[in-house]
Amino acid sequence: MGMSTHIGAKPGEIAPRVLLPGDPLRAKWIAETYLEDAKCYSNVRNMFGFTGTYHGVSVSVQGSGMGMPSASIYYHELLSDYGARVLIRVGSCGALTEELQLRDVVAASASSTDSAMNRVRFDGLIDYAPVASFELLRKAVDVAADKELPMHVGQVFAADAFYTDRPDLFDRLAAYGVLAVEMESAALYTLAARFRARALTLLTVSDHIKTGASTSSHEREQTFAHMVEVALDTVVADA
Ligand SMILES: O=P(O)(O)O[C@H]1O[C@H](CO)[C@@H](O)[C@H]1O
Ligand SMILES: O=c1cc[nH]c(=O)[nH]1
Repeated sequence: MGMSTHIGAKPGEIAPRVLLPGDPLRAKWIAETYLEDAKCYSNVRNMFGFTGTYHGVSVSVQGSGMGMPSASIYYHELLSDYGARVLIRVGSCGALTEELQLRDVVAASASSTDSAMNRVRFDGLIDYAPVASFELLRKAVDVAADKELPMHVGQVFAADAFYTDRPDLFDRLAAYGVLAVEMESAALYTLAARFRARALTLLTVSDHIKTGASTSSHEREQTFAHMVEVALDTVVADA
């Protein structure tokens, strides 16, 4: 284990438990707001990663970029080169159903995708079902209940394109029970399974596809406290 191609950490500088926002500045905000003794272990490509402690538990927070090609690079290197065992994505998402409101928290039990990455992986022969770690999901649900924080649990859609020519497919997905759209969860669940690690995706609704309501880029970087606290308390519950 050692420096990897896209993460500049030395062996042992990354904790086995990692929070994963897409936005590297959200990683910095999480580290500065929540972690004790936070140290930046990588600024390669400005995709910041930090390690510190939360309630005495060692935890890292690593930016992963937008979309599955970028995020898969960070997930893969964390799993293969740094021994990450628990990966919790903390992302933003667009709500596909009126059941969700802006700033609601979603735990993704499963992730459908239009990405070709798993089609290539399985020779186009199998529609692999990327799912959350049941153990982590159960812990996150318990943590949210303890905090009396409402959390929606259900399927999400991991899209390749943020700007889509097929908004009609969002309605089709919603009709089949999919709550929200984001861009990384399917790759996270697939790679965690491949490396026999555990993963969960927590999301905060930053946009509402149905109503057009949305949060600012500043809010996407520096708010979402409820989701981050559920993620960190899940890490502690799992330690
Ligand atoms: O806020 P993050 O974690 O980046 O997540 C969502 O936001 C980005 C698109 O704006 C995509 O990465 C999507 O998955
Ligand atoms: O992928 C995403 C993330 C936030 N909002 C969206 O509409 N899509």
